[in-house]
Amino acid sequence: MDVLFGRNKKEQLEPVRATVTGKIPTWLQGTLLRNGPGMHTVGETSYNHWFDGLALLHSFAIKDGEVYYRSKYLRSDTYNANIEANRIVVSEFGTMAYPDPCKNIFSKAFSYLSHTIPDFTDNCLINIMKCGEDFYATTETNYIRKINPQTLETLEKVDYRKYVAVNLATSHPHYDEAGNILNMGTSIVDKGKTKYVIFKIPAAAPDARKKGTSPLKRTEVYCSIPSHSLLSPSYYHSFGITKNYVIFLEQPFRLDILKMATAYIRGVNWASCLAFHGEDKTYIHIIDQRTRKPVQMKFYTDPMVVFHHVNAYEEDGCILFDVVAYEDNSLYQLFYLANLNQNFNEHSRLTSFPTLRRFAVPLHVDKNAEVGSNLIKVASTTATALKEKDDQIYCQPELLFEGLELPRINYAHNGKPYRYIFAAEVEWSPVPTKIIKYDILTKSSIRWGEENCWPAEPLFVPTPGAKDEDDGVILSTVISTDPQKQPFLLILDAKSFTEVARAFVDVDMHLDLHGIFIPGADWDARKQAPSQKPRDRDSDGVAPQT
Ligand SMILES: CC1=C(/C=C/C(C)=C/C=C/C(C)=C/C=O)C(C)(C)CCC1
Ligand SMILES: [Fe+2]
Repeated sequence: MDVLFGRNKKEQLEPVRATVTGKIPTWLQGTLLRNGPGMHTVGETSYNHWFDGLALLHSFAIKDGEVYYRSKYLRSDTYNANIEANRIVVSEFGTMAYPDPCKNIFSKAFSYLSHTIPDFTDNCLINIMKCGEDFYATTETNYIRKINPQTLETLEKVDYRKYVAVNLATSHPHYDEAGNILNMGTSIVDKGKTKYVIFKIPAAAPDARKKGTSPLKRTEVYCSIPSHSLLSPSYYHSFGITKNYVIFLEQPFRLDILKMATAYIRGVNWASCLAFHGEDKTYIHIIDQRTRKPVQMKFYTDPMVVFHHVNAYEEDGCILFDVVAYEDNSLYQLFYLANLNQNFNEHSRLTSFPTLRRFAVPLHVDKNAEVGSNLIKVASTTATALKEKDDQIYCQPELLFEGLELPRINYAHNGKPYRYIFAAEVEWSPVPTKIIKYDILTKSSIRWGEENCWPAEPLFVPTPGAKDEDDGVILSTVISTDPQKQPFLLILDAKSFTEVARAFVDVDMHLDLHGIFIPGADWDARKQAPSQKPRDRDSDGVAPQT
Protein backbone atom coordinates (compact mmCIF):
# COMPACT_ATOMS: atom_id res chain seq x y z
CA MET A 1 0.00 0.00 0.00
CA ASP A 2 3.10 2.16 0.03
CA VAL A 3 2.35 2.65 -3.64
CA LEU A 4 -0.89 4.38 -2.72
CA PHE A 5 0.04 6.29 0.39
CA GLY A 6 3.57 6.60 1.66
CA ARG A 7 5.90 6.81 -1.31
CA ASN A 8 6.94 10.24 -2.57
CA LYS A 9 5.47 10.98 -5.98
CA LYS A 10 7.46 12.51 -8.85
CA GLU A 11 6.07 15.70 -10.31
CA GLN A 12 5.37 15.90 -14.05
CA LEU A 13 6.25 19.45 -14.96
CA GLU A 14 5.97 19.20 -18.75
CA PRO A 15 2.45 18.43 -19.99
CA VAL A 16 2.33 14.82 -21.14
CA ARG A 17 -0.19 13.63 -23.71
CA ALA A 18 -2.48 10.84 -22.56
CA THR A 19 -3.40 7.77 -24.58
CA VAL A 20 -7.15 7.92 -25.02
CA THR A 21 -9.37 4.89 -25.43
CA GLY A 22 -13.03 5.43 -26.26
CA LYS A 23 -14.17 8.85 -27.44
CA ILE A 24 -14.14 11.97 -25.31
CA PRO A 25 -17.26 14.04 -26.09
CA THR A 26 -16.35 17.11 -28.14
CA TRP A 27 -18.25 19.37 -25.72
CA LEU A 28 -16.01 18.31 -22.83
CA GLN A 29 -13.38 21.04 -22.87
CA GLY A 30 -11.61 22.36 -19.84
CA THR A 31 -9.28 21.44 -17.03
CA LEU A 32 -9.77 19.02 -14.20
CA LEU A 33 -7.63 20.44 -11.41
CA ARG A 34 -7.07 18.39 -8.27
CA ASN A 35 -5.10 18.49 -5.05
CA GLY A 36 -3.82 15.98 -2.51
CA PRO A 37 -0.78 14.89 -0.52
CA GLY A 38 2.15 13.65 -2.64
CA MET A 39 5.29 13.67 -0.48
CA HIS A 40 5.54 12.10 2.96
CA THR A 41 9.31 11.89 3.40
CA VAL A 42 11.80 14.76 3.37
CA GLY A 43 15.44 13.72 3.78
CA GLU A 44 15.55 11.32 6.72
CA THR A 45 12.28 12.53 8.22
CA SER A 46 8.77 11.27 7.52
CA TYR A 47 5.28 12.50 8.26
CA ASN A 48 3.09 10.36 10.48
CA HIS A 49 -0.26 11.00 8.86
CA TRP A 50 -1.49 10.87 5.25
CA PHE A 51 -3.11 14.34 5.63
CA ASP A 52 0.36 15.77 6.42
CA GLY A 53 1.82 15.12 2.97
CA LEU A 54 3.09 18.03 0.89
CA ALA A 55 0.45 19.28 -1.56
CA LEU A 56 0.81 17.94 -5.09
CA LEU A 57 -1.42 19.67 -7.66
CA HIS A 58 -2.31 17.85 -10.85
CA SER A 59 -4.40 18.63 -13.87
CA PHE A 60 -5.94 17.06 -16.93
CA ALA A 61 -6.44 19.58 -19.71
CA ILE A 62 -9.11 18.26 -22.06
CA LYS A 63 -9.45 19.74 -25.52
CA ASP A 64 -10.79 18.38 -28.81
CA GLY A 65 -10.75 14.81 -27.56
CA GLU A 66 -7.16 15.03 -26.34
CA VAL A 67 -5.92 15.04 -22.76
CA TYR A 68 -2.71 16.52 -21.35
CA TYR A 69 -1.57 15.77 -17.83
CA ARG A 70 0.82 17.63 -15.57
CA SER A 71 1.59 17.82 -11.87
CA LYS A 72 3.58 20.12 -9.61
CA TYR A 73 4.24 20.36 -5.91
CA LEU A 74 2.76 23.46 -4.32
CA ARG A 75 5.75 25.67 -3.54
CA SER A 76 4.33 26.66 -0.19
CA ASP A 77 6.56 28.29 2.43
CA THR A 78 6.26 24.94 4.18
CA TYR A 79 7.50 23.03 1.12
CA ASN A 80 10.38 25.45 0.54
CA ALA A 81 11.46 25.42 4.18
CA ASN A 82 11.39 21.63 4.32
CA ILE A 83 13.29 21.19 1.07
CA GLU A 84 15.89 23.76 2.08
CA ALA A 85 16.45 22.08 5.44
CA ASN A 86 16.17 18.60 3.87
CA ARG A 87 13.91 17.60 6.74
CA ILE A 88 10.43 18.35 7.98
CA VAL A 89 10.55 21.69 9.80
CA VAL A 90 6.89 22.74 9.77
CA SER A 91 4.23 20.99 11.83
CA GLU A 92 1.25 19.41 10.14
CA PHE A 93 -1.95 17.77 11.35
CA GLY A 94 -0.28 14.55 12.53
CA THR A 95 3.37 15.58 12.82
CA MET A 96 4.92 18.11 15.18
CA ALA A 97 8.17 19.46 13.78
CA TYR A 98 11.01 21.16 15.57
CA PRO A 99 12.68 23.71 13.31
CA ASP A 100 16.06 25.27 13.67
CA PRO A 101 15.35 28.06 16.18
CA CYS A 102 17.68 30.45 14.37
CA LYS A 103 15.59 30.42 11.21
CA ASN A 104 12.39 32.37 11.14
CA ILE A 105 10.26 30.62 8.53
CA PHE A 106 6.96 32.19 9.41
CA SER A 107 6.21 35.53 10.97
CA LYS A 108 5.24 34.30 14.41
CA ALA A 109 6.11 30.70 13.88
CA PHE A 110 8.07 30.10 17.00
CA SER A 111 6.52 32.36 19.56
CA TYR A 112 4.43 29.45 20.78
CA LEU A 113 4.50 30.54 24.37
CA SER A 114 3.39 34.09 23.82
CA HIS A 115 0.54 33.22 21.47
CA THR A 116 -2.31 30.93 22.38
CA ILE A 117 -2.70 29.98 18.74
CA PRO A 118 0.52 29.15 16.95
CA ASP A 119 1.13 29.99 13.32
CA PHE A 120 -0.05 27.19 11.09
CA THR A 121 1.17 25.54 7.91
CA ASP A 122 0.44 26.83 4.38
CA ASN A 123 0.72 23.31 2.94
CA CYS A 124 -2.65 23.64 1.16
CA LEU A 125 -3.29 20.03 0.19
CA ILE A 126 -7.03 19.53 0.40
CA ASN A 127 -8.96 21.35 -2.31
CA ILE A 128 -9.02 24.08 -4.97
CA MET A 129 -11.15 27.19 -4.56
CA LYS A 130 -12.22 29.59 -7.31
CA CYS A 131 -12.30 33.18 -6.13
CA GLY A 132 -13.35 35.64 -8.83
CA GLU A 133 -10.90 34.91 -11.62
CA ASP A 134 -8.32 33.48 -9.24
CA PHE A 135 -7.71 29.94 -8.03
CA TYR A 136 -6.39 28.92 -4.64
CA ALA A 137 -5.09 25.69 -3.15
CA THR A 138 -6.75 25.29 0.25
CA THR A 139 -6.36 23.50 3.56
CA GLU A 140 -8.04 24.11 6.93
CA THR A 141 -5.67 26.65 8.45
CA ASN A 142 -5.80 30.44 7.96
CA TYR A 143 -3.65 30.20 4.82
CA ILE A 144 -4.59 29.67 1.20
CA ARG A 145 -2.17 29.73 -1.73
CA LYS A 146 -2.98 31.34 -5.04
CA ILE A 147 -2.02 29.16 -7.99
CA ASN A 148 -1.88 29.42 -11.74
CA PRO A 149 -4.46 26.80 -12.80
CA GLN A 150 -2.75 26.26 -16.16
CA THR A 151 0.88 25.99 -15.20
CA LEU A 152 0.23 24.91 -11.58
CA GLU A 153 2.72 27.49 -10.40
CA THR A 154 2.42 28.72 -6.85
CA LEU A 155 1.62 32.40 -6.41
CA GLU A 156 0.84 34.54 -3.35
CA LYS A 157 0.29 33.25 0.13
CA VAL A 158 -2.96 34.70 1.46
CA ASP A 159 -3.72 34.94 5.14
CA TYR A 160 -7.49 34.87 5.70
CA ARG A 161 -6.87 36.79 8.93
CA LYS A 162 -6.10 39.90 6.88
CA TYR A 163 -9.72 39.93 5.73
CA VAL A 164 -11.71 38.09 8.40
CA ALA A 165 -10.81 37.07 11.95
CA VAL A 166 -10.50 33.28 11.54
CA ASN A 167 -7.73 30.92 12.64
CA LEU A 168 -9.20 27.98 10.74
CA ALA A 169 -11.41 27.85 7.64
CA THR A 170 -12.99 25.03 5.68
CA SER A 171 -11.69 23.68 2.42
CA HIS A 172 -15.25 23.19 1.20
CA PRO A 173 -16.66 26.63 0.44
CA HIS A 174 -20.01 27.01 -1.33
CA TYR A 175 -20.60 29.09 -4.45
CA ASP A 176 -23.79 30.83 -5.53
CA GLU A 177 -24.82 31.16 -9.17
CA ALA A 178 -22.78 34.35 -9.60
CA GLY A 179 -19.71 32.62 -8.19
CA ASN A 180 -19.73 34.40 -4.82
CA ILE A 181 -18.11 32.29 -2.11
CA LEU A 182 -19.70 31.45 1.22
CA ASN A 183 -17.30 29.86 3.65
CA MET A 184 -16.93 29.26 7.39
CA GLY A 185 -14.09 29.48 9.83
CA THR A 186 -13.35 29.45 13.53
CA SER A 187 -12.11 32.44 15.46
CA ILE A 188 -10.33 31.18 18.57
CA VAL A 189 -10.25 33.13 21.84
CA ASP A 190 -10.37 36.46 20.02
CA LYS A 191 -11.33 39.31 22.35
CA GLY A 192 -12.31 36.74 24.92
CA LYS A 193 -14.64 34.83 22.59
CA THR A 194 -14.50 31.74 20.41
CA LYS A 195 -16.92 31.77 17.53
CA TYR A 196 -17.76 30.23 14.19
CA VAL A 197 -17.73 32.85 11.46
CA ILE A 198 -19.65 32.59 8.21
CA PHE A 199 -18.17 34.88 5.59
CA LYS A 200 -18.81 35.85 2.01
CA ILE A 201 -16.21 36.61 -0.64
CA PRO A 202 -17.77 38.37 -3.65
CA ALA A 203 -16.92 36.80 -7.02
CA ALA A 204 -15.42 40.00 -8.35
CA ALA A 205 -15.06 43.51 -7.06
CA PRO A 206 -16.64 46.16 -9.33
CA ASP A 207 -13.13 47.42 -10.00
CA ALA A 208 -11.79 43.89 -10.48
CA ARG A 209 -10.28 44.78 -13.80
CA LYS A 210 -7.90 47.10 -12.01
CA LYS A 211 -4.74 45.15 -11.48
CA GLY A 212 -4.20 43.70 -8.08
CA THR A 213 -7.75 44.02 -6.78
CA SER A 214 -8.52 40.78 -5.03
CA PRO A 215 -12.15 39.88 -4.23
CA LEU A 216 -10.82 38.85 -0.83
CA LYS A 217 -10.51 42.53 0.05
CA ARG A 218 -14.31 42.71 -0.02
CA THR A 219 -14.83 39.72 2.29
CA GLU A 220 -17.71 40.35 4.64
CA VAL A 221 -18.80 38.57 7.77
CA TYR A 222 -22.24 37.10 7.31
CA CYS A 223 -22.90 35.82 10.77
CA SER A 224 -21.00 34.75 13.89
CA ILE A 225 -22.14 31.91 16.11
CA PRO A 226 -20.67 31.75 19.61
CA SER A 227 -19.03 28.42 20.34
CA HIS A 228 -20.65 26.39 23.12
CA SER A 229 -17.25 26.32 24.72
CA LEU A 230 -14.56 29.01 24.75
CA LEU A 231 -11.66 26.57 24.90
CA SER A 232 -12.99 23.67 22.86
CA PRO A 233 -14.66 24.67 19.61
CA SER A 234 -15.97 22.00 17.28
CA TYR A 235 -13.89 20.70 14.42
CA TYR A 236 -15.78 20.67 11.11
CA HIS A 237 -14.72 19.97 7.56
CA SER A 238 -17.72 21.34 5.64
CA PHE A 239 -21.19 22.85 6.07
CA GLY A 240 -24.46 22.94 4.13
CA ILE A 241 -26.56 25.60 2.42
CA THR A 242 -30.06 25.91 1.01
CA LYS A 243 -31.48 28.87 -0.93
CA ASN A 244 -32.14 30.81 2.28
CA TYR A 245 -30.25 29.05 5.06
CA VAL A 246 -26.86 27.84 6.20
CA ILE A 247 -26.58 24.58 8.15
CA PHE A 248 -23.73 24.23 10.59
CA LEU A 249 -23.19 21.17 12.78
CA GLU A 250 -21.45 21.94 16.05
CA GLN A 251 -20.40 18.36 16.63
CA PRO A 252 -18.81 16.84 19.73
CA PHE A 253 -15.54 16.34 17.86
CA ARG A 254 -13.62 19.22 19.34
CA LEU A 255 -10.29 21.00 19.38
CA ASP A 256 -8.78 21.51 22.80
CA ILE A 257 -7.21 24.96 22.65
CA LEU A 258 -5.19 24.59 25.85
CA LYS A 259 -3.75 21.35 24.53
CA MET A 260 -2.94 23.09 21.25
CA ALA A 261 -1.22 25.96 23.02
CA THR A 262 1.09 23.52 24.80
CA ALA A 263 1.41 20.86 22.08
CA TYR A 264 4.77 22.11 20.85
CA ILE A 265 6.45 22.00 24.26
CA ARG A 266 4.78 18.70 25.10
CA GLY A 267 6.01 17.20 21.81
CA VAL A 268 2.63 16.06 20.57
CA ASN A 269 0.88 16.70 17.24
CA TRP A 270 -2.23 18.80 16.49
CA ALA A 271 -4.29 15.67 15.92
CA SER A 272 -3.85 14.71 19.58
CA CYS A 273 -5.61 17.96 20.50
CA LEU A 274 -8.78 16.77 18.79
CA ALA A 275 -11.16 14.54 20.72
CA PHE A 276 -14.57 13.01 20.26
CA HIS A 277 -16.93 13.44 23.21
CA GLY A 278 -19.45 10.67 22.76
CA GLU A 279 -21.46 11.84 25.76
CA ASP A 280 -22.32 15.21 24.15
CA LYS A 281 -24.94 16.31 21.67
CA THR A 282 -24.48 17.54 18.12
CA TYR A 283 -26.01 21.03 17.88
CA ILE A 284 -27.66 21.87 14.58
CA HIS A 285 -27.35 25.59 13.83
CA ILE A 286 -29.59 27.04 11.15
CA ILE A 287 -28.69 30.54 9.95
CA ASP A 288 -31.14 32.60 7.91
CA GLN A 289 -29.21 34.16 5.03
CA ARG A 290 -31.78 36.95 4.71
CA THR A 291 -31.55 38.20 8.30
CA ARG A 292 -27.98 36.90 8.71
CA LYS A 293 -28.99 35.57 12.11
CA PRO A 294 -29.40 32.08 13.52
CA VAL A 295 -33.03 30.97 13.77
CA GLN A 296 -34.38 31.02 17.33
CA MET A 297 -35.27 27.32 17.65
CA LYS A 298 -32.70 25.02 19.25
CA PHE A 299 -32.10 21.82 17.30
CA TYR A 300 -29.85 18.95 18.23
CA THR A 301 -29.15 15.33 17.39
CA ASP A 302 -27.12 12.44 18.78
CA PRO A 303 -23.32 12.63 18.89
CA MET A 304 -21.78 11.97 15.50
CA VAL A 305 -18.85 13.01 13.34
CA VAL A 306 -19.50 14.52 9.91
CA PHE A 307 -16.79 15.48 7.47
CA HIS A 308 -18.82 15.93 4.31
CA HIS A 309 -22.18 17.59 3.88
CA VAL A 310 -23.73 16.31 0.66
CA ASN A 311 -26.52 18.78 -0.05
CA ALA A 312 -29.50 20.50 1.57
CA TYR A 313 -32.75 22.09 0.45
CA GLU A 314 -36.04 23.49 1.66
CA GLU A 315 -39.29 21.54 1.28
CA ASP A 316 -42.72 22.15 2.81
CA GLY A 317 -41.52 24.41 5.61
CA CYS A 318 -38.56 22.19 6.45
CA ILE A 319 -34.89 22.01 5.72
CA LEU A 320 -33.74 18.61 4.53
CA PHE A 321 -30.02 18.07 4.74
CA ASP A 322 -27.87 15.08 3.86
CA VAL A 323 -24.51 14.27 5.42
CA VAL A 324 -22.01 11.42 5.56
CA ALA A 325 -21.84 10.65 9.26
CA TYR A 326 -19.75 8.41 11.52
CA GLU A 327 -20.28 7.17 15.07
CA ASP A 328 -16.89 8.53 16.13
CA ASN A 329 -13.64 10.04 14.82
CA SER A 330 -11.87 6.77 14.03
CA LEU A 331 -11.58 7.77 10.35
CA TYR A 332 -8.83 10.31 11.07
CA GLN A 333 -7.06 7.69 13.21
CA LEU A 334 -6.92 5.29 10.28
CA PHE A 335 -4.99 7.64 8.09
CA TYR A 336 -1.81 7.34 10.16
CA LEU A 337 0.73 6.02 7.67
CA ALA A 338 1.80 3.31 10.10
CA ASN A 339 -1.73 1.90 9.78
CA LEU A 340 -1.96 2.40 6.04
CA ASN A 341 1.36 0.97 5.01
CA GLN A 342 1.62 -2.24 7.00
CA ASN A 343 -0.91 -5.01 6.96
CA PHE A 344 -3.31 -2.69 5.23
CA ASN A 345 -6.29 -5.00 5.46
CA GLU A 346 -5.86 -5.72 9.12
CA HIS A 347 -5.04 -2.25 10.36
CA SER A 348 -7.21 -0.14 8.21
CA ARG A 349 -10.63 -1.52 8.89
CA LEU A 350 -13.07 1.19 9.76
CA THR A 351 -14.47 0.79 13.24
CA SER A 352 -17.18 3.28 12.41
CA PHE A 353 -18.79 3.10 9.01
CA PRO A 354 -19.72 6.14 6.87
CA THR A 355 -23.49 6.40 6.61
CA LEU A 356 -25.56 8.69 4.44
CA ARG A 357 -28.09 10.30 6.74
CA ARG A 358 -30.93 12.66 5.92
CA PHE A 359 -32.03 15.13 8.59
CA ALA A 360 -35.19 17.21 8.60
CA VAL A 361 -35.45 20.46 10.52
CA PRO A 362 -38.77 22.32 10.85
CA LEU A 363 -38.62 26.03 10.05
CA HIS A 364 -41.85 26.92 11.84
CA VAL A 365 -42.75 25.37 15.13
CA ASP A 366 -46.33 25.51 16.32
CA LYS A 367 -46.16 26.81 19.90
CA ASN A 368 -49.07 24.55 20.82
CA ALA A 369 -47.50 21.40 19.43
CA GLU A 370 -47.44 18.68 22.06
CA VAL A 371 -44.24 17.67 23.73
CA GLY A 372 -43.03 14.49 22.06
CA SER A 373 -44.80 15.16 18.78
CA ASN A 374 -43.01 14.86 15.44
CA LEU A 375 -42.86 18.25 13.76
CA ILE A 376 -41.93 16.84 10.34
CA LYS A 377 -44.85 16.40 8.00
CA VAL A 378 -42.83 15.95 4.81
CA ALA A 379 -43.88 12.74 3.07
CA SER A 380 -40.55 12.13 1.37
CA THR A 381 -38.57 11.29 4.52
CA THR A 382 -38.84 9.27 7.69
CA ALA A 383 -36.51 11.69 9.51
CA THR A 384 -38.15 13.12 12.61
CA ALA A 385 -37.89 16.24 14.77
CA LEU A 386 -39.40 15.76 18.20
CA LYS A 387 -40.51 18.67 20.30
CA GLU A 388 -39.09 18.50 23.81
CA LYS A 389 -40.10 20.09 27.12
CA ASP A 390 -37.56 22.88 27.17
CA ASP A 391 -38.33 24.05 23.62
CA GLN A 392 -35.47 22.06 22.23
CA ILE A 393 -36.04 19.97 19.13
CA TYR A 394 -34.43 16.54 18.88
CA CYS A 395 -33.76 15.47 15.29
CA GLN A 396 -33.42 11.84 14.27
CA PRO A 397 -32.18 11.10 10.77
CA GLU A 398 -33.33 8.72 8.10
CA LEU A 399 -30.57 6.29 7.17
CA LEU A 400 -30.30 6.40 3.39
CA PHE A 401 -27.20 4.36 2.60
CA GLU A 402 -24.20 2.73 4.22
CA GLY A 403 -20.66 2.89 2.82
CA LEU A 404 -19.96 5.98 0.79
CA GLU A 405 -17.61 8.97 1.08
CA LEU A 406 -16.29 11.89 -0.98
CA PRO A 407 -19.81 12.80 -2.13
CA ARG A 408 -20.39 15.10 -5.09
CA ILE A 409 -23.56 16.31 -6.78
CA ASN A 410 -24.57 18.16 -9.91
CA TYR A 411 -23.64 21.55 -8.44
CA ALA A 412 -26.48 23.29 -10.30
CA HIS A 413 -28.64 21.53 -7.67
CA ASN A 414 -26.64 22.75 -4.71
CA GLY A 415 -29.05 24.06 -2.08
CA LYS A 416 -31.97 22.85 -4.19
CA PRO A 417 -34.01 19.65 -4.50
CA TYR A 418 -31.84 16.92 -6.01
CA ARG A 419 -31.87 13.24 -6.66
CA TYR A 420 -28.37 11.90 -7.34
CA ILE A 421 -25.22 11.55 -5.28
CA PHE A 422 -21.94 10.56 -6.91
CA ALA A 423 -19.43 9.23 -4.43
CA ALA A 424 -16.70 6.75 -3.65
CA GLU A 425 -17.94 3.47 -2.28
CA VAL A 426 -16.26 2.46 0.95
CA GLU A 427 -16.12 -1.16 2.10
CA TRP A 428 -14.73 -1.24 5.62
CA SER A 429 -11.45 0.36 4.66
CA PRO A 430 -10.83 4.05 4.23
CA VAL A 431 -9.98 4.00 0.55
CA PRO A 432 -12.56 3.70 -2.20
CA THR A 433 -12.53 0.83 -4.66
CA LYS A 434 -15.62 1.77 -6.64
CA ILE A 435 -17.52 4.84 -7.77
CA ILE A 436 -21.18 4.86 -6.96
CA LYS A 437 -24.26 6.75 -8.13
CA TYR A 438 -26.93 6.78 -5.45
CA ASP A 439 -30.50 7.61 -6.40
CA ILE A 440 -32.26 9.20 -3.42
CA LEU A 441 -35.70 8.82 -4.98
CA THR A 442 -35.57 5.08 -5.69
CA LYS A 443 -32.93 4.37 -3.00
CA SER A 444 -31.02 2.33 -5.55
CA SER A 445 -27.43 2.56 -6.71
CA ILE A 446 -25.20 1.71 -9.64
CA ARG A 447 -21.41 1.52 -9.59
CA TRP A 448 -18.19 1.40 -11.57
CA GLY A 449 -15.20 -0.63 -10.45
CA GLU A 450 -12.24 -2.53 -11.85
CA GLU A 451 -9.73 -4.90 -10.30
CA ASN A 452 -6.83 -3.27 -8.41
CA CYS A 453 -8.23 0.16 -9.30
CA TRP A 454 -8.54 2.97 -6.77
CA PRO A 455 -10.75 5.72 -8.08
CA ALA A 456 -10.68 9.21 -6.58
CA GLU A 457 -13.60 11.46 -5.73
CA PRO A 458 -15.95 11.50 -8.75
CA LEU A 459 -16.79 14.90 -10.19
CA PHE A 460 -19.89 15.64 -12.24
CA VAL A 461 -19.68 17.83 -15.36
CA PRO A 462 -23.01 18.67 -17.04
CA THR A 463 -23.59 18.40 -20.78
CA PRO A 464 -24.16 21.88 -22.25
CA GLY A 465 -27.89 22.62 -22.17
CA ALA A 466 -28.49 19.61 -19.92
CA LYS A 467 -32.11 18.96 -18.97
CA ASP A 468 -31.87 16.06 -16.56
CA GLU A 469 -29.91 16.29 -13.34
CA ASP A 470 -27.66 13.44 -14.51
CA ASP A 471 -27.12 14.67 -18.09
CA GLY A 472 -23.36 14.78 -18.14
CA VAL A 473 -20.19 12.88 -17.36
CA ILE A 474 -18.30 11.76 -14.28
CA LEU A 475 -14.58 12.45 -14.10
CA SER A 476 -12.39 10.47 -11.76
CA THR A 477 -8.67 9.83 -11.59
CA VAL A 478 -7.88 6.16 -11.15
CA ILE A 479 -4.63 4.67 -9.92
CA SER A 480 -3.84 1.00 -9.81
CA THR A 481 -1.93 -1.20 -7.41
CA ASP A 482 -1.04 -3.36 -10.42
CA PRO A 483 2.36 -2.04 -11.58
CA GLN A 484 1.53 -3.10 -15.15
CA LYS A 485 -1.39 -0.71 -15.29
CA GLN A 486 -0.96 3.00 -15.93
CA PRO A 487 -3.07 5.51 -14.02
CA PHE A 488 -5.89 7.10 -16.00
CA LEU A 489 -8.59 9.70 -16.13
CA LEU A 490 -11.90 7.88 -16.25
CA ILE A 491 -14.89 9.42 -18.02
CA LEU A 492 -18.25 7.81 -17.32
CA ASP A 493 -21.68 8.61 -18.67
CA ALA A 494 -23.38 9.96 -15.55
CA LYS A 495 -26.77 8.46 -16.42
CA SER A 496 -25.79 4.87 -17.05
CA PHE A 497 -22.33 4.76 -15.43
CA THR A 498 -20.99 3.16 -18.58
CA GLU A 499 -17.50 4.07 -19.64
CA VAL A 500 -17.20 6.83 -22.23
CA ALA A 501 -13.42 7.06 -22.40
CA ARG A 502 -10.25 6.75 -20.40
CA ALA A 503 -7.00 8.66 -20.78
CA PHE A 504 -3.90 6.76 -19.65
CA VAL A 505 -0.78 8.59 -18.56
CA ASP A 506 2.58 7.02 -17.86
CA VAL A 507 3.29 9.04 -14.72
CA ASP A 508 3.67 8.60 -10.98
CA MET A 509 0.14 9.64 -10.04
CA HIS A 510 -0.93 10.19 -6.43
CA LEU A 511 -4.14 9.38 -4.63
CA ASP A 512 -5.74 12.81 -4.30
CA LEU A 513 -8.48 14.39 -2.22
CA HIS A 514 -10.62 17.03 -3.93
CA GLY A 515 -10.68 19.27 -6.98
CA ILE A 516 -12.68 21.26 -9.51
CA PHE A 517 -13.41 21.25 -13.20
CA ILE A 518 -12.72 24.54 -14.94
CA PRO A 519 -14.77 24.62 -18.11
CA GLY A 520 -13.44 26.39 -21.18
CA ALA A 521 -11.53 25.63 -24.30
CA ASP A 522 -9.37 28.71 -24.32
CA TRP A 523 -6.28 27.18 -22.76
CA ASP A 524 -3.80 25.33 -24.80
CA ALA A 525 -2.43 22.65 -22.54
CA ARG A 526 0.41 21.77 -24.87
CA LYS A 527 1.83 25.19 -25.53
CA GLN A 528 1.65 26.88 -22.16
CA ALA A 529 5.18 26.92 -20.80
CA PRO A 530 5.36 26.39 -17.03
CA SER A 531 6.60 29.92 -16.39
CA GLN A 532 4.04 31.87 -18.45
CA LYS A 533 1.42 34.02 -16.75
CA PRO A 534 -2.23 33.03 -17.27
CA ARG A 535 -3.91 34.70 -20.19
CA ASP A 536 -6.51 37.30 -19.31
CA ARG A 537 -9.87 35.66 -19.53
CA ASP A 538 -13.18 37.44 -19.72
CA SER A 539 -15.14 37.44 -16.53
CA ASP A 540 -18.17 35.37 -17.46
CA GLY A 541 -19.43 34.95 -13.93
CA VAL A 542 -19.56 31.18 -14.31
CA ALA A 543 -19.04 29.31 -11.09
CA PRO A 544 -16.73 26.31 -11.27
CA GLN A 545 -18.21 22.84 -11.41
CA THR A 546 -17.34 22.19 -7.84
C1 LIG B 1 -2.63 21.59 10.24
C2 LIG B 1 -3.79 21.79 11.20
C3 LIG B 1 -5.05 21.25 10.98
C4 LIG B 1 -5.19 20.45 9.74
C5 LIG B 1 -6.15 19.62 9.37
C6 LIG B 1 -6.20 18.90 8.12
C7 LIG B 1 -5.07 18.98 7.16
C8 LIG B 1 -7.30 18.14 7.88
C9 LIG B 1 -7.55 17.38 6.71
C10 LIG B 1 -8.73 16.76 6.57
C11 LIG B 1 -9.13 15.96 5.45
C12 LIG B 1 -8.26 15.79 4.27
C13 LIG B 1 -10.35 15.36 5.53
C14 LIG B 1 -10.97 14.55 4.53
O1 LIG B 1 -12.13 14.16 4.68
C15 LIG B 1 -6.20 21.50 11.96
C16 LIG B 1 -6.61 20.23 12.68
C17 LIG B 1 -7.38 22.07 11.22
C18 LIG B 1 -5.83 22.53 13.03
C19 LIG B 1 -4.47 22.47 13.49
C20 LIG B 1 -3.49 22.64 12.37
FE1 LIG C 1 -13.26 16.99 2.14
